[in-house]
Amino acid sequence: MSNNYIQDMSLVIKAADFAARKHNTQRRKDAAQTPYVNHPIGAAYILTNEAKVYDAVTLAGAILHDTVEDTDTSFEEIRNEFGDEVLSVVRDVTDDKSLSKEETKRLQIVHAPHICEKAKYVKLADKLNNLRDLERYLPVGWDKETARKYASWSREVVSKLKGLNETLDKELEDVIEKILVKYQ
Ligand SMILES: Nc1nc2c(ncn2[C@@H]2O[C@H](COP(=O)(O)OP(=O)(O)O)[C@@H](OP(=O)(O)OP(=O)(O)O)[C@H]2O)c(=O)[nH]1
Ligand SMILES: [Mn+2]
Repeated sequence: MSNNYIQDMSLVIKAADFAARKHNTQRRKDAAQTPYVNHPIGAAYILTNEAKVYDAVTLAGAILHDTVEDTDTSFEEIRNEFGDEVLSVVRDVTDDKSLSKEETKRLQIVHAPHICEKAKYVKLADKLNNLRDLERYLPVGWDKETARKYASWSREVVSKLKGLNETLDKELEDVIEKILVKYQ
């Protein structure tokens, strides 16, 4: 086996182990309280299975994408464990939680065109995984209007990332349409 293959596999599996430990107390907002880590793993699987993205830094970034935003993980920790390339992907998809929710959402739209390409893939897979969950069930505490607003806002974010990957563009468009119909 080539050294590159071993390094790439090791990076991705290390990211999965790290994310599973960091998210271990968190649950998705479904009735079954699915482990939160299913979401970043699902986003990474969208990249390999549907987008045909196999770059290890992108996949590790997808797996780690909510660790800094939603757990006690620091950017420094990501840099020490995974290096500068993975750090820049995670940095580009991490919201500044000190800002208001409205401002955070506005800034995702503003920043989307300027993030690095690997981060763009992660962002698209993140939204697609969340939107597919939303199409299956209303998260605990959400009503139909919350769902429609999330779908419309997501459409604005992903509109800034169009043209990278036809499959992701199409799947996002389809799921957003289904959500807007289901929760009208
Ligand atoms: N659809 C869905 N979302 C869930 C569920 N459980 C947790 N989430 C998370 O909720 C976030 C979307 O909700 P927000 O509009 O941010 O509102 P909230 O977290 O304050 O309720 C996503 O965060 P994020 O991944 O950081 O993405 P984003 O907010 O940047 O899109 C998503 O991962 C679930 O069961 N279904
Ligand atoms: Mn996410």
